[in-house]
Amino acid sequence: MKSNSKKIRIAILGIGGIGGYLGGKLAHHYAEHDQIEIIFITRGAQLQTISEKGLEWHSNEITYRSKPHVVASNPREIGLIDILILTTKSFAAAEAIREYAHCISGDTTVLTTQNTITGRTDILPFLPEGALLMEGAIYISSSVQKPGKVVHLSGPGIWYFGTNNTFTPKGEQIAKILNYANINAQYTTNTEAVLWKKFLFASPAAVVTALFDITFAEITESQESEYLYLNLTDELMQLARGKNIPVDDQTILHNITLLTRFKGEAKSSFLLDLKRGKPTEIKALVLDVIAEAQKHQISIPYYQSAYAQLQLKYPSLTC
Ligand SMILES: NC(=O)C1=CN([C@@H]2O[C@H](COP(=O)(O)OP(=O)(O)OC[C@H]3O[C@@H](n4cnc5c(N)ncnc54)[C@H](OP(=O)(O)O)[C@@H]3O)[C@@H](O)[C@H]2O)C=CC1
Ligand SMILES: CC(C)(CO)C(=O)C(=O)O
Repeated sequence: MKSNSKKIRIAILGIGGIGGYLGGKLAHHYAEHDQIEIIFITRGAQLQTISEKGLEWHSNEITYRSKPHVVASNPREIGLIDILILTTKSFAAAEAIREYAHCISGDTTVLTTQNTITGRTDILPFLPEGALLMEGAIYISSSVQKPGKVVHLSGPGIWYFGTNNTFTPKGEQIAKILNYANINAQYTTNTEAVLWKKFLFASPAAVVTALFDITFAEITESQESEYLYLNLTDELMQLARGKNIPVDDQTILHNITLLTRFKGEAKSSFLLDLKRGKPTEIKALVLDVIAEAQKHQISIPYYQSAYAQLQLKYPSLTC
């Protein structure tokens, strides 16, 4: 992992719920490290507050204040990056990569966390030749509660990232760096299946929690919401199979069990965005599904109807 200095330079692009969770851990654990430098790429009130006071980080009973080595939004201040953890929303990812193009070289490895089935086609065209894209999926509910404060609400926090059908020792090296910072990251050489597995969980959960305005835990508490969740998952499984993605027959059972691991008041990031009047990931979570289903001539009436109902419930719904 070469760069313009001997240190390994790790940048987190987008200090929101996920960027704050991962970046907060990295900055805390590598604060005194002389070989690893942690950079937060952020903007607005988040940039100002973290520059002044660091990032307040909460998870269960643990609280600390993380101070990265660099907090910036100016590519010149940031410099070349070895490992870029891209934690913007899916709709902002390509633009963010373009904005920080001068910080990314052919030696940079880019890791992702977006809930999307089109990440590779969205991002790869904007990376320089040689740069390695390792897509990933993280099981967690985490959000920014006010500028400078991130809270891990629930979920196991496991982050699978990697390559598809090829092995690279870089993947294992990066997993070790993340694991030393207490991040439960696992390198995989099977990202296509991993991303779909997460998407099969996250997309129906986002739609149902938003339509019924409920938490993850509440999905299985009413017949109506559980029925919709199961049917959306079933349609997605048909789509995955239509695309020759291997899908475990136990997916529905597995996902219902997983829902119970998101305890308490945890809401999907999609619902939180709707409630805050922010742009949402409707394209990645719903519209891309509808488009792919049309391409593969797979009928998905529950998704079609859920999209229409979402538009009625949230007239300001935007990408
Ligand atoms: N939150 C969660 O619990 C989970 C989220 N995910 C996925 O992870 C991804 C991130 O989600 P989440 O953390 O909730 O999103 P957030 O909206 O909380 O955070 C995204 C951050 O990226 C920043 N950003 C966007 N573009 C730029 C840019 N060009 N330069 C600097 N900063 C930028 C945003 O800043 P600004 O606010 O100024 O736009 C924001 O702070 C999503 O795809 C989501 O689906 C996956 C699992 C769980
Ligand atoms: C469903 C969940 C919480 C799983 O990590 C998620 O990805 C999200 O809310 O965006």
